[in-house]
Amino acid sequence: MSLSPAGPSRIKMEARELSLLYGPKVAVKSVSLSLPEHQVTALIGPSGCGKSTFLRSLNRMNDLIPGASHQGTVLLEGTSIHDRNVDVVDLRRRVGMVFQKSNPFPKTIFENVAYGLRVGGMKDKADIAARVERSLKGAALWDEVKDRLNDSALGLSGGQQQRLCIARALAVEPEVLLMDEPASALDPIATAKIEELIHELKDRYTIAIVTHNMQQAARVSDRTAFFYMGELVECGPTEQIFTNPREKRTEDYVTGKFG
Ligand SMILES: Nc1ncnc2c1ncn2[C@@H]1O[C@H](COP(=O)(O)OP(=O)(O)OP(=O)(O)O)[C@@H](O)[C@H]1O
Repeated sequence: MSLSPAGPSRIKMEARELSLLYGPKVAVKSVSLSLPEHQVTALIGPSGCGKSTFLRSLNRMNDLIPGASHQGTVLLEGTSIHDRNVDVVDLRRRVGMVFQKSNPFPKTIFENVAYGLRVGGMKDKADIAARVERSLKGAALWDEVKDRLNDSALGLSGGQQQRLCIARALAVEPEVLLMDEPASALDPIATAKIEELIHELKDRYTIAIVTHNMQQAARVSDRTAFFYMGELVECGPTEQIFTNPREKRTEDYVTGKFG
């Protein structure tokens, strides 16, 4: 279990009675869930229970899916992310995302990280280089790639590619990081590196992670939210969810009775 306090903390993001639909189909039903600042919140639950749908709604990635809609509210620092004044590009800069399958661009390692900075309007070469270095250090990749920044990112190992994608997400200085099964395609050593990294990142970022791996949720998170058939069954300090859940369904899931 994470050693950081899971006690009262400032709320960074909050869903209030959030329902998410694909056409008429309700994938997430009236979920209220907070992400405390500088904590890792793990979203667990069986396949199809709505974890990824919920995660993607936090930076409005679901907007890109035809027919997807929402009811209810998502607040970032107390402001609705659906507010008319909210610029979605800026929202996605503040709330970054890392996917299950690493998806580097077929460009150099340097360019993968610099890309978002250039798109965001940064022009000064020294500024870009400094930010690329900082991001690669933040993603615990710098030492492995500092001598090959101009090599193709596609030559990196799977674990390195995933850390590169984390560096890319960090480059634009987000406040929240959403991670959708970031280690599920990786071997145990690369997975351990990502978990260690998550632990380091929470000092600076607020993190929500979807994982199928219960041990991983127990290792990396401060709080755990258990989803079942589109509903949030319960959320609490990770240790409590794993050792003393309130709901029978949670107990059955975390003890492996179904999954
Ligand atoms: N693009 C989509 N269009 C229509 N239905 C979708 C879409 N994406 C997901 N769904 C449906 O919404 C429900 C929730 O899916 P979601 O992917 O959020 O679950 P999940 O808990 O993340 O599952 P998994 O762990 O298998 O990734 C499922 O019934 C799924 O079939």
